[in-house]
Parts: sequence; C-alpha cells; structure tokens
Amino acid sequence: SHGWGYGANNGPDKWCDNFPNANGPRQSPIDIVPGDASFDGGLKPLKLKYDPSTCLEILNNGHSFQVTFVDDTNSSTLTDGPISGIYRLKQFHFHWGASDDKGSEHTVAGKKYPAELHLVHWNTKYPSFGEAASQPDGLAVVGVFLKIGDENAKLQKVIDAFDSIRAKGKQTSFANFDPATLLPGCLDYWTYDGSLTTPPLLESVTWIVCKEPISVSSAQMAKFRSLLFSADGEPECCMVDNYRPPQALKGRAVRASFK
Ligand SMILES: NS(=O)(=O)c1cccc(F)c1
Ligand SMILES: [Zn+2]
Repeated sequence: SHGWGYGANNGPDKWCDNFPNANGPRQSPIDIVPGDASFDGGLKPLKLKYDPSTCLEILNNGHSFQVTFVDDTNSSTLTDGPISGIYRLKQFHFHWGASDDKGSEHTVAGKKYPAELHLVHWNTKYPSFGEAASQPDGLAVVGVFLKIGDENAKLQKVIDAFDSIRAKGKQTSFANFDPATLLPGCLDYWTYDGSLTTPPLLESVTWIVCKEPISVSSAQMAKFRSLLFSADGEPECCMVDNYRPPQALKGRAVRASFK
C-alpha cells in the first residue's frame, strides 16, 4: 500500500484511516482569526539564537524539502516567547501551492498565503527530538508566511540547491546557512497548542505563527514547484499543494503577543 501524501487517494482527508490523531482535540493547522485572538502581555518576545555552522544538509523527503541541523548542543535555540526552557533547532521546511493563491497551512481570517516556512525546535528537557515529539510540550514550531513580492536573496541560497534534490530521497550537504535570515523584521506572533501538520500528527507542538510575512518572488515560487514528490525512475509528479487545510479549533485559545 502507498504511504500518506497529498493526492486524492492518500491526502489529508484520508490520513485518519491510519493516523487516529487526525481527529484529535489539538490538531494543526488552524485558521487564525486576529479579532478572536487575545492579547497576552505576559508573552515574552521570541529569542532565536541560530549558529550557521550547525547547518548540515538539505533533502527531499517526498513530502517537502528540509534543511537539517546538528542538534547535539545548544548552538541553535529558541527560548522565551510562549515557551519555558530551551528548545533546539532540528530542521526547517516549507509548504506551498500549485499556484500563488494557496499553499500556506495556517490561514489568517481565511487568507491563504502562497507558502509557509516551519522552523522546528524540540524541548531539551527530553533526550532527543524523537522523544520530545511524543510529549505535549515537546516541540515548538515557528511559522512564517511567504507573500509574493520582491525576490528574496536569502531564500535564493536554498533554492540554488534544488537541482541536487529534485527527486524524493535525494540529499546534499548544505553548510553555513543562517535561518535567521529567513525571519521577518517584526517578530510579533500568535501562539496556540497544536500538532504536527503531517502524519503522525502528534499533538506535541506549541505553535508560534509570525504576523509579518517574508517576501518571495513568483519566479522563486515556480522553482519550489519544480521539485518532485516522485523518486528517480518513477513517473514525475511535481511537489505542489503539500499543505494540510485548517482544522477545527475545538475550544482552543489563540493568544497574541501584540496589540
Ligand atoms: N509541518 S510540521 O508540523 O512543522 C512537522 C511535521 C512533521 C515533522 C516535523 F518535525 C514538523
Ligand atoms: Zn510543516
């Protein structure tokens, strides 16, 4: 049997067949309604400290592409914000659409952005990412929306590696990249308790979604869409629409770090 994906036969509406978390009480993504979010003056500013020398490789895992980091020390961390303790950067990846009118996982009052960046961190109170991923306070993912505008020169460094990872299973070394260069100038955020947005949909994520998007050009988005879901030797299938739609809020509060 084929694994999960984003197609008609194995996509988000089918995930509940093999992953019961799909219908759980704290699923992600969600539609963020700014008017319904409550300002929390107790929320601290995000503190992101990234060391480019921890950047390791870039790979196509058949669902997205991801840049992975060495996470055996506290060189690249997230602290403060809505979380307590120290969370280590493990990887970042994106979700995007087949066209510029869709692609983000979170939406803002129903607005879809063409893509969304996820910076994935795990709580160092646990021994590893794998252990943390099964704990309710195990992960913290910073989400950043991409909007169509000027070419993003920092993002271009990632895009330039795509030729080496076009097909599923391809990976290549990727060194000295500073993920902080992909953050917006303003780090105002919304936060809520959620889950991984792909199987196994574990309910272990403190979501931190930045209000301000970063830019990407339409030509750069076209390059994202040249990646493949398929492996070498398989019929080519463009990697597009690798986003889960918004899930029920089920009574959860969404807090804002800003007025
Ligand atoms: N899309 S996401 O919720 O950030 C995610 C999915 C799976 C694994 C992971 F580390 C992060
Ligand atoms: Zn993601």
